Amino acid sequence: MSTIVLDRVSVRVSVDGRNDPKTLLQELSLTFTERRIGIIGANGSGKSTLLRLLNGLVAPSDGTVGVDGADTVRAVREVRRRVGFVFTDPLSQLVMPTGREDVELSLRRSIRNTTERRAHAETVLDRFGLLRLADQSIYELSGGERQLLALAAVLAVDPEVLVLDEPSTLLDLRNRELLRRTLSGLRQQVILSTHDLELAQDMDRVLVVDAGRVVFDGGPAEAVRHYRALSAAGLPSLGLPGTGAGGAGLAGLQQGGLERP
Ligand SMILES: Nc1ncnc2c1ncn2[C@@H]1O[C@H](COP(=O)(O)OP(=O)(O)OP(=O)(O)O)[C@@H](O)[C@H]1O
Repeated sequence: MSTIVLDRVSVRVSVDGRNDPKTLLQELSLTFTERRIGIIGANGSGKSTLLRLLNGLVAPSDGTVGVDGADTVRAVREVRRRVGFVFTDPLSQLVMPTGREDVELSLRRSIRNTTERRAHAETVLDRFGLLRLADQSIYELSGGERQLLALAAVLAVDPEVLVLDEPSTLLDLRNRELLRRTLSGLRQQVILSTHDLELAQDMDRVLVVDAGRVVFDGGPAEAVRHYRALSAAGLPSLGLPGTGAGGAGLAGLQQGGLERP
């Protein structure tokens, strides 16, 4: 496994030219050596920003990120060779008109011979049940098919580390199972963010991120419990009579206790 080290990393961005920058991540010091690492947390908590640091898509404002000693800013090319990144939105990643061409593009450096490249691309597509769609326009694929294709195109080049930003958002039950099985069988180190708490349970280590900080770091079951408690605490009151003291609440709703005008 690779060793990825974040040393006192903060990420800040200036918004609309204002003087006070917005802090997206604050003072993170983390070492990733496990095979399967998950990141969970609320919308906007900083999960994608954290993942994007790992292959140099985002540069730290303070601190450093290193992948097996290669700095993600100074040695970004070396880092990107080692770390494959699968985007949440496949269309921000797929650049060629068809799946076949996209996978072949990924392979252009590693396999020079075009016949061999084509054969390998077909093997990769077949692994994800995408061979029959190989020559269809990527715009005519379903969202889930595109998400699998984006994963296939990154895996084709066999990176050491696979970073996936919410890889199951568009997938149906069957393809979610395919994704889970594929990820658990990979030799690669996998680091992913997800709102899919079942997928999070497959991980060896899970971090809970909240407002740009890691607020829990440990086993998946405990991490999910921590995240559920955090989310419940942050829920706004629905303002229903009886959700506080003495009113009808949900029971009242179910008994027709609240009437529409
Ligand atoms: N380039 C940017 N400029 C300004 N704000 C940004 C920028 N990138 C991200 N943000 C903000 O940083 C916060 C964290 O964003 P991030 O995409 O990391 O969240 P996330 O946890 O992945 O959310 P989600 O679960 O909704 O995908 C959000 O409030 C987002 O609006």
